[in-house]
Amino acid sequence: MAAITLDKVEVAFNGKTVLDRLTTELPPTGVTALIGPNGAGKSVTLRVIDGLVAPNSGSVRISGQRPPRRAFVFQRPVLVRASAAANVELALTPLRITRAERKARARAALDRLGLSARADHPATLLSGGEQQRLALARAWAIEPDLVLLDEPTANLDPAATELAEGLVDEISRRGAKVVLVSHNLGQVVRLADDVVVLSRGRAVEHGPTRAVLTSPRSAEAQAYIKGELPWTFFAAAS
Ligand SMILES: Nc1ncnc2c1ncn2[C@@H]1O[C@H](COP(=O)(O)OP(=O)(O)OP(=O)(O)O)[C@@H](O)[C@H]1O
Repeated sequence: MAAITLDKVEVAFNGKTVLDRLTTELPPTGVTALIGPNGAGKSVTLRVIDGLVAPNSGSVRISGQRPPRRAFVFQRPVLVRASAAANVELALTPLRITRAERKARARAALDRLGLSARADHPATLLSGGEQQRLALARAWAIEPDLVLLDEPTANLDPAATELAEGLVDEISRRGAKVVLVSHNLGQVVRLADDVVVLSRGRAVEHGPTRAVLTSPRSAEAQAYIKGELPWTFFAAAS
């Protein structure tokens, strides 16, 4: 649980404005999807929320009962040169649990993502899809309050995508706030409660998923969504 408020957030790289007084308020629970064209600033927004990028101006506020335990699943997962199991166990070290509990929880997480057979395999030698699944397993294992997902299923086959979406749904149901960047609008329909549309570093629209995707008000959202979303997605999701 973590409400996120971005107020007039400006980020510029080498003099080029990437986030342009971005202002939006994300509800404390549920899944919020950030969508928009390539280069709109979605990944940078996740990095700003996580504190990896400091805004040039404006503010980011994350409220909750305690400082949120965060998990960030990047497009290209960051893994240490150790076994898959060790990568999950390492993420669990800040938690006050015993070594045996860490091991058990790591095994359960790998099992949840269908990676049991790869537990002792060097993480950096796993396939792209397996690495993404490992990053998701790690996020699930730490029982986070806030999860930032950047195209979390980009490398996954359909079966693994279904597994991953089930996991995101579970994380959200456990009470964590999830912010999801995805170009897969079917996935956005399946997972997201609300959608923020970014265009050129600004939030041009924010509302319930169905409303934003079926009747976008802004020209930018209309242009992005146009033709991408067959009605069958909603039929399948309902
Ligand atoms: N570290 C950086 N240094 C310089 N420019 C950057 C950096 N990170 C991002 N940018 C620029 O910021 C802009 C927004 O990038 P961002 O990755 O947030 O886009 P995005 O909406 O996630 O796009 P995509 O859908 O292609 O992933 C791009 O023009 C990108 O080149």
